[in-house]
Amino acid sequence: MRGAENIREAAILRPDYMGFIYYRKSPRYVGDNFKPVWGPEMEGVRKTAVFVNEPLESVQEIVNCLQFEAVQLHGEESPAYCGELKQAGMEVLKAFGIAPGFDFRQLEAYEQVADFFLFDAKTSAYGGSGKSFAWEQLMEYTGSKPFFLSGGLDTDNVKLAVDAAAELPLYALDLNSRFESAPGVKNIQKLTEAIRLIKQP
Ligand SMILES: O=C(O)c1ccccc1NCC(=O)[C@H](O)[C@H](O)COP(=O)(O)O
Repeated sequence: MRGAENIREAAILRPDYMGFIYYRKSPRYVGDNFKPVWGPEMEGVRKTAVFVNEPLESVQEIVNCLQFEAVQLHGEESPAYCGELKQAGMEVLKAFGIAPGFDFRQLEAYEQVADFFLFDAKTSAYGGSGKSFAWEQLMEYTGSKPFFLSGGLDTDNVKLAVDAAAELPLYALDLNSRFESAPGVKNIQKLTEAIRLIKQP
């Protein structure tokens, strides 16, 4: 998200989190002069800054400056790096790119320093690929920490995604590129439809 009106319209749908991309190589990068004035509709929506291997000092500066409540880390950030941010009071969402052969045992080192895990399809772009990973691999996750599921989610598969994780601690679905009319611009109608689908029994 980056446009003020688009942010406002999306917030009215009451997502639990809203993400802002601070990765320069992404077509969704918020830009160097992103200075949103958070409106009342953002109350209760956790403002989340998304980073890829960003220096810690820069993360801290951005978070403090724009009052982000959570950070979503999509690079090779170490447990110690995550721990620093958690210690500083941020909610930490540590993302992992899942590909065939992914070893879920590596998550153990992040148990104490991440509030949530996020499982995404592994790509060289680190995120926002519009691609899904093989959700059967989720069965190899035996941890209890709740996770966000992401990667290629769309209106035609959100329900399937929820079903695929039925016995697992799925906490949230992360909707991104397939809900855009252009990079960084969310299609509000499509988001509305996805939320309806997710909430229907
Ligand atoms: O969206 C991006 O461009 C992006 C780039 C680099 C790191 C993370 C990025 N997005 C953060 C996300 O969590 C996405 O929602 C996730 O990668 C899924 O994206 P998509 O497959 O487009 O639904």
